[in-house]
Amino acid sequence: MEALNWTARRIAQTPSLVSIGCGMLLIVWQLTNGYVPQWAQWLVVVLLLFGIGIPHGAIDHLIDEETARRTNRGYSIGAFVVKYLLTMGLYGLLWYFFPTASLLIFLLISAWHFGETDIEHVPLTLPWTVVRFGWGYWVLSFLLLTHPTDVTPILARLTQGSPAPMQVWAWCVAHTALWLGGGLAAIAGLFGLAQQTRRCLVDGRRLVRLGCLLLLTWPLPLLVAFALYFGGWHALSSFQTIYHYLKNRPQNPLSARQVWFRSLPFTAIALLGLLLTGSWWYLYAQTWDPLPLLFLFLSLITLPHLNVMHGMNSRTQPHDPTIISR
Ligand SMILES: CC1=C(/C=C/C(C)=C/C=C/C(C)=C/C=O)C(C)(C)CCC1
Repeated sequence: MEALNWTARRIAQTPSLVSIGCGMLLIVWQLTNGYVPQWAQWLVVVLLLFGIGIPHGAIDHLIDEETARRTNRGYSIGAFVVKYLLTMGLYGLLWYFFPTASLLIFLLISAWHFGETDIEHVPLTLPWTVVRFGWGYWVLSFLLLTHPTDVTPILARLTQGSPAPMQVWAWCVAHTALWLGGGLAAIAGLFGLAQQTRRCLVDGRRLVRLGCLLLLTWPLPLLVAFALYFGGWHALSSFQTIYHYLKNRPQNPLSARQVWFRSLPFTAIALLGLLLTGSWWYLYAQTWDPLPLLFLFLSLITLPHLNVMHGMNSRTQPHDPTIISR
């Protein structure tokens, strides 16, 4: 009983351990069986993407409300939703007319967003900003370059067969070792430089957990690998930050469970939107090609989400006691 309580406490403190356990289980399954059955892959993807990944963006209205309170700005849920949908709509149009530029924007904003979440509680100075961005770019490159055969057809569909992005992608694949090895060395160098300008304690154990999770994604199929990082790391970690941001709000402070429950209405609306667009796409294009649609959908919800999260993240840095100015 004591051991069970200890495990429950440990998981509540560090939920990403479950993602690491899940990754290990999938790899053992793959090694013993030769592959992970499709149904198990979809189960992991649905649980991680739709149980954690999408919900972490579906509470943006609460985060924005809290940011508005902290900055003495007015807030209206109607205006928030209109702005959110308008941003998604405009970005959707951009995808239609300029797919390659839109993909580039998606990669850049994702790199920033992943880096900002992974390297948290650092000073808002230029060297640390470069480290965060570089790290986000490296993580994304790692996920893509370790799954080139899965990624290539999705990229070709997203960029509508445009040759230039496919040539750049082929070059990156041909130089994977240089890109990932050199990139990691460059980030380590930048990290040292950033430490010189403004010393800061970074949670080493957290980075080790992240490293383990990333290594586990390597041999797994792309969608499972992405779901493990996106749902099982990025969204979990964001949920923790969001919970701390919301728990002290004067009106109706929220527990971790309440925060998740509050995400369900907008998660359901997002899912419905995805299903409707998917059916329309199926009828119109007469092909069942869910992966480009899924990533397109993710890109549309990422753009307004990034803005809200940035508003929160830039308000959760300064109180950190580990930051020591030089
Ligand atoms: C994995 C993957 C891609 C990139 C996905 C990205 C960049 C997702 C970012 C999601 C974010 C930032 C969500 C916000 O919370 C591509 C290039 C579409 C190709 C297919 C595989």
